[in-house]
Amino acid sequence: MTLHTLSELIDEGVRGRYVLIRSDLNVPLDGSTVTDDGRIKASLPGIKALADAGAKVLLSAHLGRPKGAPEAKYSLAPAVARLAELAPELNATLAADTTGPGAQAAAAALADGSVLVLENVRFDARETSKDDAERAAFAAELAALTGQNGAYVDDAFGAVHRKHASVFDIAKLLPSYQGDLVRTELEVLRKLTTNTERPYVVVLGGSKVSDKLAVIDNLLGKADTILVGGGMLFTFLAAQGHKVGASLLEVDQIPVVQDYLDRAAAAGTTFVLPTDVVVASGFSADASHEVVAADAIEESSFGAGGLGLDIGPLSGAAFAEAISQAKTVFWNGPMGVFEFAAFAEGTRAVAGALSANSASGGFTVVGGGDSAAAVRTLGFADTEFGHISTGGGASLEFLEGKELPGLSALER
Ligand SMILES: Nc1ncnc2c1ncn2[C@@H]1O[C@H](COP(=O)(O)OP(=O)(O)O)[C@@H](O)[C@H]1O
Ligand SMILES: O=C(OP(=O)(O)O)[C@H](O)COP(=O)(O)O
Repeated sequence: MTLHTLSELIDEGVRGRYVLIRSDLNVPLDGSTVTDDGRIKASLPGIKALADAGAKVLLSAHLGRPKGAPEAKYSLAPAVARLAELAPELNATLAADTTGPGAQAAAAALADGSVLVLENVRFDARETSKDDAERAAFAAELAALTGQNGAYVDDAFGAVHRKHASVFDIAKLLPSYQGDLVRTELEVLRKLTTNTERPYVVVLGGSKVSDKLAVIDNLLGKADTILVGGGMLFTFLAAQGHKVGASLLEVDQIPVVQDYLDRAAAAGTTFVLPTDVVVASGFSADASHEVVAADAIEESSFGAGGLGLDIGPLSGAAFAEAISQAKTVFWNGPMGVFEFAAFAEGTRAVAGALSANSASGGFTVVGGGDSAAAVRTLGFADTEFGHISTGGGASLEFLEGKELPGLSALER
């Protein structure tokens, strides 16, 4: 099986040809403002390389998790506006729809060296359908936009773990190539799977709890220590028999977590859970909040209505101490709702500890759209970390050793 690269495609000649690139433009927004443009900047070299070579570039991407129909708040418009600011020479415009008449007309009128961004692929329910035929039909509509001599480039590292039409099925329909972002991300992440220097500490948080809990199975025995914060921690506390008030909880995952906790010691992995939590009266920037013991969440003044929005200061310090002992650290998922200043301290403590670890020679990787946004928002520079990956779930599934649909689809 061979995997073809972007440079091979450019060498073959793309002038006047339609090339469909799948990028990860799933950026955090505040209204219509992009709050972290890291994924856009990371996608630009591939887009520019094709445009410079004279391709008519069609860009497909998702934003958020709309329910399979257009929804204004999930439009790619803010991402396209930022792309146009960063690279005005690309003449990037947004199509009115994804594969419908708007996209068809705009694609037909596209000049060589210009970029047309198709509207959010998840506005069509077939993109994420479990039904192979539905996804294939949507992929065929995407492929049709590229005319007779089109090509497909997968540069969306953050989405390579998704068996979606624009990531997986499309590669069966067009000559397909791997983008340089995907290639370089994999090169760095491979350092975490071969001859990993130990102690190896993994820090997990964020809100995509069930998605990311599954990968822990494979980290047992590989990671020396797993630090659990963010929205994920409440399922762990519940698995230990504690009440978690109105915090993010995935009840059906409790037995899964209980199984991990039971197997960890024998596998040689230590879980470190927060001992204190910042509990809030509601999910807002100005909510009242208090620090309570992690096993006494419902004893805060907010009772059973309180929700944990950050790890507490003792836990932040304990996590930082564990990180300081590591030679290798992988971190995905903010420790709290860092978007609100009152709940950003746990994430700041972990980011600071990774930065210090890097400075003293450790290898640190931060992965994930929101984790990357968090470290930048909190004032850390990209250069303070060994690597900032554009993919959180994608990195985790790669570390798990799972076959990634977006990669296997490119083999031909
Ligand atoms: N305790 C919590 N309760 C609810 N949401 C949380 C909590 N801790 C962190 N989060 C949220 O998790 C989100 C990021 O999760 P996720 O998408 O899994 O991370 P990443 O994009 O880095 O992979 C952030 O928007 C943050 O506000
Ligand atoms: O933000 C993303 O992943 P991440 O939060 O794991 O970094 C990717 O764009 C994938 O999005 P998805 O998890 O909705 O498929």
